[in-house]
Amino acid sequence: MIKVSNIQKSFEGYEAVNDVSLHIHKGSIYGLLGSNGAGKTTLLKVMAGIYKPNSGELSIDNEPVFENVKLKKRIIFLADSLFFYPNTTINQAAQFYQSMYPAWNEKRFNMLENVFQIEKSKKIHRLSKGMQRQVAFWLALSTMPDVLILDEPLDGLDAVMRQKIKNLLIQDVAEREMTIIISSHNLREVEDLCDNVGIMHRGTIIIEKDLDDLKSDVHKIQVAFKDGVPPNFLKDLSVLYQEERGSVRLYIVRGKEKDISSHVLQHKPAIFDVLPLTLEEIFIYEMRDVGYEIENIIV
Ligand SMILES: Nc1ncnc2c1ncn2[C@@H]1O[C@H](COP(=O)(O)OP(=O)(O)OP(=O)(O)O)[C@@H](O)[C@H]1O
Repeated sequence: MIKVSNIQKSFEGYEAVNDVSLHIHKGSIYGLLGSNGAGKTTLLKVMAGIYKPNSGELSIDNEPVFENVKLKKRIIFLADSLFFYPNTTINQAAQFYQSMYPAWNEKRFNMLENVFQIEKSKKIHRLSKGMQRQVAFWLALSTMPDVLILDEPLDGLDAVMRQKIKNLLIQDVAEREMTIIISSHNLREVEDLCDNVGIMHRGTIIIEKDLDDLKSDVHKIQVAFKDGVPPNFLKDLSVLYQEERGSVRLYIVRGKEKDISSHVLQHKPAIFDVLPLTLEEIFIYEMRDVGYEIENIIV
């Protein structure tokens, strides 16, 4: 449904996004992750039709996005820094959104007042930073977008509000197949939200996968042997990282859990556990593979 093919975007000769292709399915939540300056915001702005790419193809339902007024009425982009016209109340902003977005749903706007519990007569610029972000979601979700593009969306929101908003997002995806593209540095936050992730570094996508597949491809194991690590133990294991903690070894290993377990059990370990690997750890390993690393990441 959303086609992002070989997108390239430069600023005065600097290539911020270089030949990026993404595979985003309708009704999915796609997490765009990456290092600082990787080009995520630039790519999101290209996808929202704000920037014109230098080359490549970007279309939604086979229609190009850039300068496509009709299509843009179905897309909402929530930037990392929000802008509201000064002195505008929530009610006035709602009227403006209503005039811009034909799918505006007044009933939903009124219903969401119970979720956000902010008076609609309030001037938005006088609200706190987190409350302004709530208003941005309130307005965005009332336009019933088909595509919601979110750049660091949950920054500044308290834990309860983050969960409420995540529930609302999941509800829209489940009930009416809204597609979400979300960029965030808070990997724990997006981990339970996204079904696919793409990791960007220096303008390119270094990995793109279904999150479950990504997790089933890499495992963290902890093992200990009575008489130390057997000589051939590491031979058939694809170890990405290892750490020694007393007599216990921690390994990050690429491969299927079943194969890794049967290999380890052959060597009769005194202790053997497969531990859950977080998205944050996977991210750090993938970044390490491209030379962007820190040490001692196992927690
Ligand atoms: N309008 C612009 N003019 C010139 N350079 C820009 C512009 N916007 C972005 N860049 C450059 O493009 C690169 C990618 O920036 P971008 O904001 O897309 O990264 P990002 O992945 O969102 O980073 P972060 O995670 O730090 O927010 C950076 O080197 C940035 O300086």
